Amino acid sequence: MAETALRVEGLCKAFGGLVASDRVSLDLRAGEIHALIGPNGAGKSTLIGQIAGWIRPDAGRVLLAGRDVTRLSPARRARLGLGRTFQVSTLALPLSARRNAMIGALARAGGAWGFARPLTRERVLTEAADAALARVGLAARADVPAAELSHGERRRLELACALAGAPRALLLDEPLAGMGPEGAAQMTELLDALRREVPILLVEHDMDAVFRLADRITVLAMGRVIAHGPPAAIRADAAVRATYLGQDDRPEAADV
Ligand SMILES: Nc1ncnc2c1ncn2[C@@H]1O[C@H](COP(=O)(O)OP(=O)(O)OP(=O)(O)O)[C@@H](O)[C@H]1O
Repeated sequence: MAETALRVEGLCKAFGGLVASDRVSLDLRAGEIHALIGPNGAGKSTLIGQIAGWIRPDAGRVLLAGRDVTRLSPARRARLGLGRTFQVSTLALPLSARRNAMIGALARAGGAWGFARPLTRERVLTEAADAALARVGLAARADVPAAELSHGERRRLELACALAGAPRALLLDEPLAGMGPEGAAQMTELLDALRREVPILLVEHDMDAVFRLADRITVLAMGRVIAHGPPAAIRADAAVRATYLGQDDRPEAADV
C-alpha cells in the first residue's frame, strides 16, 4: 500500500452553533493528487486551516508522515514538510522571483541554520530556489521582480516557493483561480507531473481540472464528507449530483 503522507482523523470544528467540520477523515498517499471539493461554505477552507495549523480543531488529529502534528504551529508543520499555497497571493512583490523562492526554502529550514555561515546559507537557499523555479518553468525569470510577472507566472512562483522547501505533502488552495485557459492548461500539466514528486491535496473549483487530475476525490457538504473515491465514482454519485445541482462547479459540468 502507498505510504501515507498526510492523514486527517475525525476532525471537528464548530463556529458557535455552525459545524464547519463534522468528523472529517481523509488521507493523502504518496504519488497522488487528492482533490477536496464541495459547494461554497462546505468547509474546505476550514479543513485546510486545521491541516495547515492556523485553525485549532475541537476534536480529531492531523498526522504528517505518521507524526501527530495537531498541536503544532503552522511554522513547525512547515518545517516538518507541509508545503502550501494560498488562495490569496503571499508573494513579496518588490522582490525577485528567486528571493521569493528563497523565502519559501527558509520556511522549511526555520532556525536550523542559525549557526551556518551566512554565505553557506545564501548558497544553499539560492540552489533550492533556482531548482524550484526551474521545476515550474520560471528559470529565465529568476531575477524579475514578482510584481512584473504575469498572473499565471505568479501562481507558478507561489508553487515554486512551496517546492523550494522540499515538502513531503503539498496543500494547494485554488491554484487555477483567476487563470485564463492557457495558464490553467499549463498549471494542470505541471501538477499532473508534480504528483510523482510530492503528493498534493488540491482544493479547486475548476471541475475540468479536478476530474482530469485527481486520483481520488473527497466531497464535503455542510462540513461532512458525503462521498469519497475515484473520479468516475464521484461523478456517478447521486448525493454529489444532488448537492451540486444548480452550481457552476458541479461535477456533471466537467466534460471529462
Ligand atoms: N471564522 C469563522 N467564524 C464563523 N464562521 C465561519 C468562520 N470560518 C468559516 N465559517 C463558516 O463555516 C462554514 C464553512 O466555511 P469554509 O470557508 O470552510 O467553506 P468553503 O468550503 O471553504 O467555502 P468557499 O468555497 O466559499 O471558500 C461556512 O458556513 C462559513 O460561513
